[in-house]
Amino acid sequence: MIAFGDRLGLAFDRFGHLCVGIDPHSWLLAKWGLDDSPTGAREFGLRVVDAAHGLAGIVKPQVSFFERHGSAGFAALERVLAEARSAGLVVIADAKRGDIGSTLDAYGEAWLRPRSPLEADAVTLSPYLGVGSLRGTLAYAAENGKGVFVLAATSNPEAARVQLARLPEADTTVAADVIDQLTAWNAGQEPARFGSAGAVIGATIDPRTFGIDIDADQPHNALPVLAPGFGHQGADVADQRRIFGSLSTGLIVSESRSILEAGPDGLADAISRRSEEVEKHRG
Ligand SMILES: O=C(O)c1cc(=O)[nH]c(=O)n1[C@@H]1O[C@H](COP(=O)(O)O)[C@@H](O)[C@H]1O
Repeated sequence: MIAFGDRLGLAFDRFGHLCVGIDPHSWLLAKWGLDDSPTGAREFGLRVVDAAHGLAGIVKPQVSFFERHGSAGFAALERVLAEARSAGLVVIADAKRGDIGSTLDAYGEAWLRPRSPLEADAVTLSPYLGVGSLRGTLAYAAENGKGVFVLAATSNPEAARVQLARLPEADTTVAADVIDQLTAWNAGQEPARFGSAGAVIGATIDPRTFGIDIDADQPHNALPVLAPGFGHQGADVADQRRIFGSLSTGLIVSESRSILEAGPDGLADAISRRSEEVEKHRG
């Protein structure tokens, strides 16, 4: 079994650091000439997978846009996940799950169990019931060659109030503490190019303001960083090094609307141009 962090590294080597979001907003479905229905969401997802295949290494379906259609939406998502995985893409299910440990474990199985109907390569998790509540799922992911991305400093401005809060017992913020705990967890695992536990850090924020160390060396089991906020939310890929410093090593540059609004006919071109631009600014 190949470790998630090694698989991610291969995707970076072959296709670069761009991740194409699969976010079938209703206005995008209309723009693409698709119905706002489970079938529309499925067609949208499959077309993105088709366009990304061979041009990008990573896709991130946003679960909410499928979940809003109920069971038929989940059936559509199952198909998109399966096609993306069989196209060899690294698939991050953006489900942002968080719960007490015993029930979070079941979410872990839903998204990460081999041959589960919703099997992805990684899932996004929320740590606000305590990073400790994620430990069972972190271990489960690593055992199965899967990854997780834990929200640390998110791209939305209203998150700062909680994520910038300082811990009473240590001179650090909630966001930096999440990252420290993930880094420590990765360090205790079998060596791989990247750890299986990654962090979500929005490109719209300055990690230094959150006390996040962007100068530390990233030897092995480096921290993978899922970075949304580029494109539509305003961050510029030309600034990726300045924003993320040494964390750029494992940076996943995630964009959804800025690519998807190219429409089905312009999609492959948009992915290809965006990917070139991301690589040009990696330095
Ligand atoms: O976990 C995420 O992917 C995520 C975290 C975050 O801090 N901010 C954020 O925008 N996202 C997701 O990333 C995508 C951003 O979409 P665009 O703004 O259209 O590129 C959406 O699916 C968001 O749910």
